[in-house]
Amino acid sequence: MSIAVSAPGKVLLAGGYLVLDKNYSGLVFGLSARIHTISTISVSETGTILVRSPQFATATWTYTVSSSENGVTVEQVPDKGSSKNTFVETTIRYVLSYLSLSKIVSSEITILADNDYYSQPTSTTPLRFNNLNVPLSSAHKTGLGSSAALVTSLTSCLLQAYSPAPLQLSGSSYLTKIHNLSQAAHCAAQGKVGSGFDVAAAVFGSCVYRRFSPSILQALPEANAPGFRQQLREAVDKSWDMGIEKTKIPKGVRVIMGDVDCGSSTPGMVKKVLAWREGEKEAARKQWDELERVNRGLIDLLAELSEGSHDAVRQQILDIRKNIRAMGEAADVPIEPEEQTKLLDAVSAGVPGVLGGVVPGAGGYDAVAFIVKDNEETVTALKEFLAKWDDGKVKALETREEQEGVRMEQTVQYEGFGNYLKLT
Ligand SMILES: Nc1ncnc2c1ncn2[C@@H]1O[C@H](COP(=O)(O)OP(=O)(O)O)[C@@H](O)[C@H]1O
Ligand SMILES: C[C@@](O)(CCOP(=O)(O)OP(=O)(O)O)CC(=O)O
Repeated sequence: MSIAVSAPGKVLLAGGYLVLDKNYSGLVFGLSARIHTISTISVSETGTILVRSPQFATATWTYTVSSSENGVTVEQVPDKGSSKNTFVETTIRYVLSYLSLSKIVSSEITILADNDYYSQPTSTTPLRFNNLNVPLSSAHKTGLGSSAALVTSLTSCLLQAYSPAPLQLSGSSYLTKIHNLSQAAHCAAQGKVGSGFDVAAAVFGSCVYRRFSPSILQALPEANAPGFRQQLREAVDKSWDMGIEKTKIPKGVRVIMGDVDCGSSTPGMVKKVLAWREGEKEAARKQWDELERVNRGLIDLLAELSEGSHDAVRQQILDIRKNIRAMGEAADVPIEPEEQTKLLDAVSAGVPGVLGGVVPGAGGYDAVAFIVKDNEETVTALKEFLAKWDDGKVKALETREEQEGVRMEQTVQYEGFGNYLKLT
């Protein structure tokens, strides 16, 4: 039986940096751009998992999997052309180790990413899952959180396919399990414990997020080291100290993401902001508390949004931006760089129907996100404005915010995508 699951991308609209500390919150929207994984289990063979990402060149990874005392051993079969895919490999290792299976049947897994995750050539109208014909490492990412969506989607798909008993994806305790296991695999693959807001959005969809204590994952042994299987199971099955308040996307407005053809390094920026916070404790505390206050103000305004409160939202976004710039100046990090300030101001003043815009997540030169009235004229006007700005360096993406997190999908919709996809 083929099983398909999808998980959404993210945008951290408010709470960048603050969300790294569990005393502060992040407003994260799940996006309609999803990463889909489709698995087909073999009826007779054991020990091999073949993963393909057919939108990319040489994106095939074959793994030999076998059960061992401390967890499931996953080894990539060398194949000319294919590089490593740490996120895929780690997820397989974590999920199968968690399940503690003695016999592991073979399976084939296909990954399909919605087009908004990567810059698309403008010359042709893309297919639903466009083929980019370049290796994954050369594709230009738009910053929607591909690894978190992929790990969450693949974790759920493997759990569904390999669990001895049928599972209810919609049940809250099962979602929590998917969350904990996806966070564990994602943190291991990226080699650090971040705030995890991206995985939380991929699992639960749009929410106000408060992080879990990093010690939950830092205490885990290395994969397949003594005690790994047992301690992974205990960590995933216990209750985590995180906070998820589901947010209702307000009627009448939507999010539009702008991909900026330029990049910033998130880890470098995080390091500098945290070093400033450590060095100037009192000033930083005041600044973070003020940012938290204005961020919570926006969360409350969006929760009760009506036509009459649009002006209040505009003002609140300006307050947030003012504080983000102050934090950037104090830490000497271009969180809202001057170029982005100009763009956000120009759009807010020049496109009717735009309530405001921010630099999402860690900020920098990567992306902008706008809150706009949800109508055709506004969207068209914004796209036209961006097309004329700075030689078209900023591209409006098609994706919008979406409430729902990880979900099961009907397999028929993928027929014809990925030459190899055999659905049963
Ligand atoms: N469509 C895909 N197919 C296969 N692997 C993917 C895909 N998208 C993302 N990944 C995995 O996620 C990694 C990218 O993660 P990362 O650099 O953290 O980017 P992001 O900020 O988008 O999460 C890739 O190297 C690969 O391991
Ligand atoms: C600084 C942060 O709080 C937010 C970063 O958000 P982004 O959305 O910018 O993340 P990347 O996709 O990894 O670049 C770090 C964190 O929360 O882990």
